[in-house]
Amino acid sequence: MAIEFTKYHGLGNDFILIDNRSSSQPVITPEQAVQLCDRHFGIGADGVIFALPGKNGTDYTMRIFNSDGSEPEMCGNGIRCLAAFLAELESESRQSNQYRIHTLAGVITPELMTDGQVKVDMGIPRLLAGEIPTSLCPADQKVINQPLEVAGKTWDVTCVSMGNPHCITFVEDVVAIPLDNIGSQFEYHPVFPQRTNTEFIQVIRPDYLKMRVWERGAGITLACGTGACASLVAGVLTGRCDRTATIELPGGCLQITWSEVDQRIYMTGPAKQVFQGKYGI
Ligand SMILES: N[C@@H](CCC[C@H](N)C(=O)O)C(=O)O
Repeated sequence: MAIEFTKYHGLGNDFILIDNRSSSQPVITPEQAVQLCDRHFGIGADGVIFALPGKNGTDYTMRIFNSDGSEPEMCGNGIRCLAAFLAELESESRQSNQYRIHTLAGVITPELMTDGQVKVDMGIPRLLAGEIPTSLCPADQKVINQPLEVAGKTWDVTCVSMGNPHCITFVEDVVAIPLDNIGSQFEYHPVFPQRTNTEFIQVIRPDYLKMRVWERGAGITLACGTGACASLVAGVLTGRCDRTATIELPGGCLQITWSEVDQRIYMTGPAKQVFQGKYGI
């Protein structure tokens, strides 16, 4: 069997996009997704994203497998890539610049802007320990500046769910963090029953943060959209940053706003097509 795919990236966070509009189940298994994501023996990507038919009145459904085959609830850079992919698939028949996408994190709305960027209504962040989930605090409490022992050190962490779990810690120098040694110790820490994504943030100015990320199910990536949103929320909750900020990641910058009006998060960034192909499974 040969799978047709299109490769996209959002700031170097790269994905294999599959047109799955004729079926409500992904056309490949999580094990096959691991094979496709392999950078030596496959196509190479941080994840595989499926464009499925919409549910409950939405235009489409997004499902995603991480490069380890696990299925996350949401992907910020991925949903911008999905919006660009859908626009390409629909081409002439496209009626709107906005899509309502059903995800495991709820309905998410990306909008294609005239300058080529994609702006996404990422919804309302969830802050209670039970929603992350984490056992760091009682289920009905927010997890703000809580001590967490990892790799022989105590880190002050703040946890935010953007549908998927994030553990954020603020550091003096983000470049000095030995991410490849400690990232997986955060991901698999017993206080996170569904594992976690982890963001290390250096505040350059209240409206400019520098971030490095270890992603659940993918390891070090060049960018993480949900992680950038969660980090801005953590910065606001801990009094470190403004409600609108640029987040600089190794792959480039995202603009994030946590609206005071509707409490929703808005993320703006690029989505670029790289190549198309067929992969024999
Ligand atoms: N890179 C993504 C997040 C993808 C999912 C994540 N690895 C998880 O398991 O939660 C983004 O841009 O948000």
